[in-house]
Amino acid sequence: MDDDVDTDVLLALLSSLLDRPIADQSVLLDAIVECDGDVERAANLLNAGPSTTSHSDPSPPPKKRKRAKGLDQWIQRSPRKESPESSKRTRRRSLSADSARDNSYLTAQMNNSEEESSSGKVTSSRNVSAASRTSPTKVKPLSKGEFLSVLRPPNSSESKAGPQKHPPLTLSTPQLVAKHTPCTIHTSILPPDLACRLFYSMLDLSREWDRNRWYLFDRLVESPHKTCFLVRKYTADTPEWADEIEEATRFWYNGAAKDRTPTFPPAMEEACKYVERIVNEEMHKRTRFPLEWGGEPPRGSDEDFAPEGGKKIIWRANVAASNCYEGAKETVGFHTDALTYLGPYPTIASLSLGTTRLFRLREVIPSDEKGTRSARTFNIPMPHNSLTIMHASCQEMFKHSVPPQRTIDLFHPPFPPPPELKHVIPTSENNETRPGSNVRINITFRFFRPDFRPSTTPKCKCGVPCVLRPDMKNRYSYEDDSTSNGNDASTAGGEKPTSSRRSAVSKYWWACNGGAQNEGKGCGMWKVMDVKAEGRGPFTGDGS
Ligand SMILES: O=C(O)CCC(=O)C(=O)O
Ligand SMILES: [Fe+2]
Repeated sequence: MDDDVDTDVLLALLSSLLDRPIADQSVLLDAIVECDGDVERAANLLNAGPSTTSHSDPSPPPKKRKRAKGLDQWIQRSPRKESPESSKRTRRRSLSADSARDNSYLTAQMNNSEEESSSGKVTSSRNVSAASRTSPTKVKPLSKGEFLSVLRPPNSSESKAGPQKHPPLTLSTPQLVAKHTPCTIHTSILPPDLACRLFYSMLDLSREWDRNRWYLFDRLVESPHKTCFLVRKYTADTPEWADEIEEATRFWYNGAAKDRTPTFPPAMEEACKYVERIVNEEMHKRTRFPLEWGGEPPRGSDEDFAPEGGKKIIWRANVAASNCYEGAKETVGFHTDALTYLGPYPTIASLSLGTTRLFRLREVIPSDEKGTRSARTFNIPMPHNSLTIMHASCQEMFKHSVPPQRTIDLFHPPFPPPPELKHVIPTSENNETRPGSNVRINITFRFFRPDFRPSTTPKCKCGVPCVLRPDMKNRYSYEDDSTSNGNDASTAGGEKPTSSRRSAVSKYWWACNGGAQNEGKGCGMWKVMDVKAEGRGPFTGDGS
């Protein structure tokens, strides 16, 4: 399990036990350390304390030490020190914790400020956790020192004598983004009036959106932003998808989807053409990974753009997820996007509208490189009307998040809302002055691969579609004959490859996702994806 998962799991757990939300993450961390990692005791401490926002003078913890059962299951010593049997169990737990995270984002609640708390509180169902039922292993409580090592930022568990640490780096130009990460950023991509119209239209729709809810083992937790899953009209009308899209939608909401999946509204459909053009241009410049989709995407609408130079269309957005972040404290925690319907090495295009927020990326260092190099945190400011493309390998090698910020700049839309959307933002009588907005809308355009469509997803004993995840901790290296333009994941961190060797992940798992929706009770099933036996493809690497 990654260090960041540990930290966030602890924080989410603690937050779920609080009588009222505490905005300051360091207060939560201090309480956990103070109570030697006993989350229940930390919650008692904070709930009883005279002030929940001050570090000083917490009431003394209760004398009787009662360790939270769930916590013992989650805080594991290094798997390397475990027996093969218990290491198998650890892997299983790690997969389910990851899957909970990826569908829902574990910073839930911990970043909510007092006034945002009305959006809902984490529910605790207090069952015996799924993990404690599947694994009777008694895990020794951690010492205070060990806890401090758990409570570090993602991927930073290297010892003091380990590889050199790097301070976070803000990537403020497209060139820096391309140099250090498997992403590119493209500014002012839509005609300015369309960008504004789309912002207003999504702001209007977002009033109906929900916060995602899921089970973190036995506790119901809630995402700290609103989200919506949308399908493109032509996809919804395509026979091979028509009956399956509901299943994919339910997956997005951890089984809780209630209505018909909405289709892209007109302004989004218009914007999608610009997005597809840029994404295709970028993909044509890059060296592709062998497991990327190698077929032609199913035909879109009649008005498909024609790529320059007679090139093929290799990517289309057939679905999208949209997120609404209101204020500086709404966030999404470190995660990777589930590959269940995207398949390996997806390209995801993320359009930003409204107030500028940071996109944070951090590489997951493979186990065998941890002694020699450490990860660096990259911050990319995402202004209104910019497109951040997470290229192939980003989901395999990096985690991403939208962190809370101390402050944000209000967004002043340069165009007034159309008459039918006047209600979404107060406007003066003469339609000239508008107050700034503290909202960021994000739309992640995605291509659901035909060879990973919902009817082909394995189901586990829970009867729920499995989730597909890469083995981020292990990579293999291969000789690449094609010409690279430099934007190679192996250059992440700024180093140019000295040869044409590239690294790629070596394994993917199908894992039970039942726990996220079934009161935390998953079956723990997982199996390695076998692309041949499962009939996946075509892949770009076929025949090479
Ligand atoms: O809001 C963003 O930029 C990121 C959203 C995201 O990571 C997601 O929807 O998976
Ligand atoms: Fe994401």
